[in-house]
Amino acid sequence: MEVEDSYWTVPALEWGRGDSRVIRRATYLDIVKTYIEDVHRLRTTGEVPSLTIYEMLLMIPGGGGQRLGQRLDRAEANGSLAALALLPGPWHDAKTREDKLRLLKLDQVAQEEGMHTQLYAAYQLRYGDRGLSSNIAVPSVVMHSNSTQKVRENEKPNLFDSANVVKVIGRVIVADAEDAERIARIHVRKEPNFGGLMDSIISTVDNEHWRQQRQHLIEAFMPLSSLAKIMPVSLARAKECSERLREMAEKGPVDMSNFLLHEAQAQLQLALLGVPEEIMEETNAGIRQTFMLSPDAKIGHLSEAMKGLMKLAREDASVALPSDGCPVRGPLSRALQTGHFASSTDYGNLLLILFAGHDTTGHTMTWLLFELARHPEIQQQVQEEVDHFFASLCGRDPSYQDLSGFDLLDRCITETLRLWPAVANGTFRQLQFGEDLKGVGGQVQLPKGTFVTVTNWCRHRNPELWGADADTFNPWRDFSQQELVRVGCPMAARTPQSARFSPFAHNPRSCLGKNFAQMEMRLILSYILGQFSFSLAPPYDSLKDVELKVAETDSLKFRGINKGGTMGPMDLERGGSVCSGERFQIALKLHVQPRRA
Ligand code: HEM
Repeated sequence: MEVEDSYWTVPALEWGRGDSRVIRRATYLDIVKTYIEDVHRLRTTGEVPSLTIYEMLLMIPGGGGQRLGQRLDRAEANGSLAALALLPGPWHDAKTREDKLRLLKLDQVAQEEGMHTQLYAAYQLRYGDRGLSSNIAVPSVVMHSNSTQKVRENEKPNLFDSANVVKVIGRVIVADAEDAERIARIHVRKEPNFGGLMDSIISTVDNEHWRQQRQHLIEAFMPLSSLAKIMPVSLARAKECSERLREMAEKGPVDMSNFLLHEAQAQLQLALLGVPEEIMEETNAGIRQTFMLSPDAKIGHLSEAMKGLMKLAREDASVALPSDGCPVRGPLSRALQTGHFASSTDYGNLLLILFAGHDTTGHTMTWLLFELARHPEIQQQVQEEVDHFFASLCGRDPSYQDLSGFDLLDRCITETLRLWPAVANGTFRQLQFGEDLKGVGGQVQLPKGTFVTVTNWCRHRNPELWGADADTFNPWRDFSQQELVRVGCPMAARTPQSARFSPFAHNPRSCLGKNFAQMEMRLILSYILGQFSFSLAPPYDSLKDVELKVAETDSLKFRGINKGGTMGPMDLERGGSVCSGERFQIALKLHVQPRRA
């Protein structure tokens, strides 16, 4: 039954708002079949798939709408909803089966729209007894996959392990700061919901397999031995990008989201992967559009890029890690060459890096410019700091260690990571053993196997943890030394984290790429803020003085759109209709004015 079910992860065709993407069931089955067979071939022969999960989602948006009733019945029968009874949440108001189905559909639409993080904050305020500190439970429609299991040597993977199976679960949103930190640190096992990334470092549900990958890949991200060595490539690109921006600004307002996502993808490919510039330029936009599920995306762009980049990573003899004893070049490609992991692991890691390595950083820089455009007085102070930074170099290029010379820029980046956490979801875990956490009127015990989400959104904007101005951009707030994000100085490479703050998730399963992100953000931002001033262009100027609140669920009032795992600014000009909700686009148009001749 489970196997047959995997073929029927049918999108929500019958009750959706739009019908432009309705596809025939037979076509749908063909697409899913191709994907499953491709992944199976990757796992057994190493052949790179002709279709990525993102392209599959472009063709068959939505998921799980049909047979939702059966899925609900099955979940109720097998105990997957147990957590919903233990903690406050909307389930307690659902008296009838219809009420329950309505809640599940609401969750699906919110996920499609990228509005679920705000919905959960609204649930906390409505049902919890401790505001945004309340741990709650929500019913959720998820896609789980066995492809997140490690492929073991001499084991023949099952064809259907590659399928994404739609399920209904009770999900616990862990928002109490102490509970969040403890659970993220101890329960390292992931929820199997990143099936498209196979058994990569971020998605594997096998803790030992995760540890081995982490131990191997980390060399590419070592601050002094690797990142400082590839910084000249990053620096050259940061200089080039400010010239590119100058040309674009001459033609009118610039979509800085698109610009910065492009630059983050460029940094990643050129510096970390050692990809030649012409290949980077050729693949950059197509890769990003597909990840964004943009209407401009073309089927084949991402999968073709993956084929080319996998080949480069496997065969390029010029890439090197610090331990090779020669000049470091494209260290992450070299790490993929030398890991001797299964093909699905390498493929998953490359796909993950192309995604997580650019849009997190691109969105963070975009949100920072958005806030600086809303606060011109802070922008001017950052620019003065940048001017001082370059003046102190007396004409030479900055070194990695020089990047420790910022203070306000560090604070602005930290505050942006708090207010607009690119990974607003935080981290998805599955409890490895029974765990006590705060419920209404005392502790409750969650059983082993419960799916928990340690979200960043509600903790980062909780007034109990940050004060009454939690929804406001204030780079001078009282960050602790453990929270402030720095680069290039002793201790800077540690993960910025506390019980209330975890933009890169908590150790030990925290972001692997944080130090690269810190370096590239300082380079790009210092060059562009040194040369240009930014202000909101229409229609974004309507947001100048608007208070953007944590639990605003009206998508027509501008919010961050949390699509595909990361949160960017909603495109106010383009929408997009999908079967089970609006698939919003991401954009931010700013006026870009040169500061100096
Ligand atoms: C501002 C930028 C970034 C932010 C806010 C960020 C945030 C995060 C977060 C919250 C996680 C945990 C996700 C989860 O548990 O599901 C994570 C994991 C990860 N990130 Fe980042 N990230 C950023 C940049 C990068 C970059 C530039 C790279 C690579 C070039 C990268 C590579 C990774 C990897 C490989 C993991 C998985 C680590 C593991 O499971 O051990 N990230 N990141």
